[in-house]
Amino acid sequence: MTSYGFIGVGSIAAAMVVGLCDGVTDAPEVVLSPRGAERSAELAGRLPTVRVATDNQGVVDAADVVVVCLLPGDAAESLAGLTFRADQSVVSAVAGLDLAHLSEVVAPAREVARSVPLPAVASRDSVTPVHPGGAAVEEFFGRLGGSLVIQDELAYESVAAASATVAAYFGYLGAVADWLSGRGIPGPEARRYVANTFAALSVELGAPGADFTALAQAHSTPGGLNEQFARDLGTAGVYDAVRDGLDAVLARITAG
Ligand SMILES: NC(=O)C1=CN([C@@H]2O[C@H](COP(=O)(O)OP(=O)(O)OC[C@H]3O[C@@H](n4cnc5c(N)ncnc54)[C@H](OP(=O)(O)O)[C@@H]3O)[C@@H](O)[C@H]2O)C=CC1
Repeated sequence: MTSYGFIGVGSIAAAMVVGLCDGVTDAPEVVLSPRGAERSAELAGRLPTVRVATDNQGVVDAADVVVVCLLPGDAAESLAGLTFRADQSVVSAVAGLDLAHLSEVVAPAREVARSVPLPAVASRDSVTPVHPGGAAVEEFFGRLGGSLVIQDELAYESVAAASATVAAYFGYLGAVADWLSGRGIPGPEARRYVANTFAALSVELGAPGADFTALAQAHSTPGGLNEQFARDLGTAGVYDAVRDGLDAVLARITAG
């Protein structure tokens, strides 16, 4: 069975390791880099097929597929100091490290791919965008809920930009809850009400072929309050700001 080595064991690597191994009968062998010592030790302590290497080169030496979860600032430099083999593959989660540069620093690794994993990989419940695809990366994310192969690098970067909208989504919910608590609903109750409302609605997103226009229409009676609020946000330029913000994130990603 394919063995996996993780370099950089932070929050996203931990989610992937849990998805690969926790409660899985045919869990693969997993080797972790030692930095982020507490998290690596915790994972190795409770998952029988997971162990911690003595250094990053030990991870590369032990793995068929090396999964890179380093921070963007020094990922390329850290990888360039390691020796890869031609018979291994590399999957990177590092934002902004483009395929050409990544391939250069992990040469002669034969299959190299980028990915945008999200925390839901921990429950094998997330389809992960990958570029440009390949047997190793698709087998890896197949264990974590599946992959969405994107051949064009700018299209892939655009998906990465779209994944930067999560904090703003929670900010929006927070604004609604804060408005409620400013009108006399105690904060915890206001937040619980908003959380319950949107948790229940999220089920509708699980249906195949989610159509956001149709969902918006289904939740707005003509002449009603939902229709008014959505129109007011549009008039205030909120949706234009979403598009402009995404353009700015994409520009930052592609600037490297
Ligand atoms: N979090 C997410 O949801 C997502 C993250 N990503 C990408 O994944 C990467 C990691 O993100 P995230 O997990 O959030 O980051 P974290 O800050 O949680 O973890 C980074 C880890 O890398 C370790 N590290 C730093 N330098 C080295 C090194 N030279 N060798 C080995 N380990 C090292 C750190 O160890 P120490 O603590 O000892 O410094 C830390 O444990 C980023 O590039 C990010 O863009 C992509 C998609 C989603």
